[in-house]
Amino acid sequence: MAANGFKSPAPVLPGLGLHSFHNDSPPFAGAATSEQGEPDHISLDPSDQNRFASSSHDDSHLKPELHYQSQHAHLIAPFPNAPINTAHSNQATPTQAQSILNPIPQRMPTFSSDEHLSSSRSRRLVSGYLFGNPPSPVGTKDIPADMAKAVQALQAAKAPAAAAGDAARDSKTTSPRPSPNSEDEGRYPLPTPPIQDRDSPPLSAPYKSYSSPNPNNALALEQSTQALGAVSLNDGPETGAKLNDGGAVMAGSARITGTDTGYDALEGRNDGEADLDLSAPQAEGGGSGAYLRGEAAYEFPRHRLRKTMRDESKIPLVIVACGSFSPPTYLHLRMFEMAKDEIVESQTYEIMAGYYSPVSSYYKKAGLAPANHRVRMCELAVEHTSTWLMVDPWEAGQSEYQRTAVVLDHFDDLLNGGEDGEGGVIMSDGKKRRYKIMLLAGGDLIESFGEPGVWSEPDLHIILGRFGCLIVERAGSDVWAFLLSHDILYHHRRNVIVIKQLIYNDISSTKVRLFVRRGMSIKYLLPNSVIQYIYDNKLYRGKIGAP
Ligand SMILES: Nc1ncnc2c1ncn2[C@@H]1O[C@H](COP(=O)(O)OP(=O)(O)OP(=O)(O)O)[C@@H](O)[C@H]1O
Ligand SMILES: NC(=O)c1ccc[n+]([C@@H]2O[C@H](COP(=O)(O)O)[C@@H](O)[C@H]2O)c1
Repeated sequence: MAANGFKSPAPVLPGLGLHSFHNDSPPFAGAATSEQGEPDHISLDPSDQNRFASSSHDDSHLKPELHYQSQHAHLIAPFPNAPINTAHSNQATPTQAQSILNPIPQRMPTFSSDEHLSSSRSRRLVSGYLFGNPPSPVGTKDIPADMAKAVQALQAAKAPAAAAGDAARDSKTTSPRPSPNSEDEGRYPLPTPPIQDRDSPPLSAPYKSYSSPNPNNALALEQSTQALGAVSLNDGPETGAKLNDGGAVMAGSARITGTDTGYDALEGRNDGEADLDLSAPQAEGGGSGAYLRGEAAYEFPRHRLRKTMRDESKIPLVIVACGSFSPPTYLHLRMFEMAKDEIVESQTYEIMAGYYSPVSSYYKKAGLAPANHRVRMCELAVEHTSTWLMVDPWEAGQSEYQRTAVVLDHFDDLLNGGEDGEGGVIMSDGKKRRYKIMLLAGGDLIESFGEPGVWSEPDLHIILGRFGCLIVERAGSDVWAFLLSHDILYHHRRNVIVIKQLIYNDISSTKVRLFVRRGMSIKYLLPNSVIQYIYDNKLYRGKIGAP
């Protein structure tokens, strides 16, 4: 079998030997192509894992562990109580197993190779970080006129008194943006309506309380917000109810309710997101709730997935974060943005989307709220604040725990598979190119790779070799030392990108849960929409460790 599961063995990149990293770079910076490939016979199928263990492949340094894994693969589970699903879920088993065992299954489209692209690109993925990166082009173009109008109406209603005084300043700060000529296009955002002056009240503050000289402003605001389905405005029960009607069209996303949920304006939980982004594309249909209740079929979220590339000389990349997200915090959101900066800087990949995949309730971890709540909280966290992040409820909705390798394989199927899948990215010449999928994880999660009985070695080869890892440094874990010491990580080091946290953020879900339990403020640690959801659903109030 080919080293990377689908393609021919990855070539050794010229100049990328063990000691050939850029002088400024720590080890392991590299394009996402493993120089050594993987051992043969890596598979998600347990019988194939056995074959892998007994294979004659000359990976003698790995063999003792592999032998151990072959005998104990069926026991490998992250926690003693977590049932391990040795193959796929009901829906996925036959096709996904096939996709691993057969390098190019019939239903898969053929793809042009990405390997050659890597060789011409900067490999300073880690320390080559330049301050002042141009912002990512994602989501900066084509703002519909009605949205632009809505934002302007919002502005007018929000700070009417300040409007005149601020006009001169606004025009100064917004006008000198570079014009979108061909060179700049995609590097700078096209002029967008100013969302909000930083000194203004929050977007969702009750607008009636700011004396608006023109009541039509407020009316226009409400109408346009309803048209957009935005739900961040709230003026107590009456307005909240109206706005929620609008929000309901978006993935069942109504998020703010009335006073019966303990809303207290002084506590400010209903404040809107400071970073509300009205241009964020929204999902249509019933959302994940119906699927998780077993009332609707699973649908892969695609509303923010880019299907074509801006720069076809790059490798199309989808980033997937697996985890508990109980609850999701600003750290979990920042992880993606940190990864984005690193990727933009590397110039090797083009980000096509980012996904959260909350683990199911079968993952026996203290403090894990039920899966439907965690999925919804993740959706709320990204719904109006991001233009490129989505939440995939598939893993959360499975009736058994799904290993991370299986989850990534699910993404591969949906993004690159030919039937229900996207079939890859459509290039301008009509050909398809595979989406590369990488796991985004914190340093602590990566260090758990070394804990006996938590990850199977074949799975690690799949995760690190066939996919790849973006590792966000975490305070308290020495990622570099671990990378050096871990055989499989080292083996696949060119498929691993370590992301330095330039502003350390160590917001912890565990502490957030404790704060809730102790009645302490969690504001500014996670999006207000998520805070509101936690209170509305009375999450994390039980004894420590309970949801
Ligand atoms: N402070 C942090 N720095 C870097 N990565 C982090 C940090 N906190 C969480 N992560 C990463 O976020 C992902 C999802 O985390 P997850 O919700 O499973 O755990 P957690 O945030 O540590 O929560 P808990 O406190 O409940 O254990 C994991 O990959 C984890 O490593
Ligand atoms: N064997 C495995 O696939 C394996 C082991 C441990 C954790 N995980 C995943 O890591 C993520 C985060 O786990 P923790 O919250 O325990 O750090 C979860 O999505 C979990 O499923 C996977």
